[in-house]
Amino acid sequence: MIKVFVAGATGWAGSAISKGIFNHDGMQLIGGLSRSNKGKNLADILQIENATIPLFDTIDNALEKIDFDVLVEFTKPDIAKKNIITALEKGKNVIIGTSGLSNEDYNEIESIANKNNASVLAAGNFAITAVLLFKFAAIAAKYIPNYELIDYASQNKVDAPSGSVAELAHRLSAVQKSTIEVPIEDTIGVKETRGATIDDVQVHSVRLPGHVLGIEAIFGMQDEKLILRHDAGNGAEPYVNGVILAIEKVNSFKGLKRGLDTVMDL
Ligand SMILES: NC(=O)C1=CN([C@@H]2O[C@H](COP(=O)(O)OP(=O)(O)OC[C@H]3O[C@@H](n4cnc5c(N)ncnc54)[C@H](OP(=O)(O)O)[C@@H]3O)[C@@H](O)[C@H]2O)C=CC1
Ligand SMILES: O=C(O)C1=N[C@H](C(=O)O)C[C@H](O)C1
Repeated sequence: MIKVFVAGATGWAGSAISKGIFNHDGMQLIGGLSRSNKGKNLADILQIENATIPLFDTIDNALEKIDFDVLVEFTKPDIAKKNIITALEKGKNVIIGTSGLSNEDYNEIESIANKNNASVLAAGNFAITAVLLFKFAAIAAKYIPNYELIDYASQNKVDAPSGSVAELAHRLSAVQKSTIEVPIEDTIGVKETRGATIDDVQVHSVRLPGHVLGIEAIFGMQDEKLILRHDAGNGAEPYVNGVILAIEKVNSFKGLKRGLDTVMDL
């Protein structure tokens, strides 16, 4: 039985994921993190009958009272890194869904995981159609050197770029760096309209009502173009199966892996 603790268990994504874990054979939902619900029973909030799943306000308070094998992190970037490092230093494995962590953060997380003989599986997006977009885009980047990325999200999303697109930029530039014909600094007019350069890839973040989360990878060649697009709907269901797979696989390696496809047979 894998004992799982969910940071952000009452949130939009965390509540769907917590229910999925609770209902999954071979996993036990041990507890969760939510400042505003500390001391309450997560089972009551998720409308799960006949269960007691304690909620804590901080990871330190949780670790004083309960033990778990895997931390699933779906809070906010301001607290996520502390939760991850605290769990790793106790030898726990970690699944990271929270967006907003930088490559530098991941380097630090990787070295702490290695030091503690623990494992971290981070994915900017656990939805299968997004995972497939990552795979297809990596193939396209082998053959097409000119590409840019757009991330679409709701007006309330605090972090930009999305974790999905940050991870995609990182992955694609490792395949082949994107070529820019007119260097950004030579742009005549407003340079910012060319987007931000992340891992040598131009990234454009749109934040508007009516959007949940979309990813566009745009590839251009002479007289031809390829557009790969993922669009999430309103519910958090698409992330549940991906996170459950990640929990099952995280013990199969040591250190850090980024991207759910790294543990899938694609
Ligand atoms: N990788 C992926 O596939 C996906 C990633 N995400 C990412 O997951 C994260 C969460 O998104 P979403 O569910 O929409 O967010 P919500 O705002 O709906 O939920 C956030 C959760 O985290 C808790 N939380 C927030 N701050 C703290 C804190 N300082 N200490 C303890 N708990 C805290 C909240 O409870 P309280 O306020 O009571 O503390 C709540 O339970 C985001 O970074 C998002 O981008 C989302 C979906 C999929
Ligand atoms: O903030 C969100 O909601 C989401 N963020 C993730 C990201 O930043 O990539 C992905 C998820 O689809 C929803």
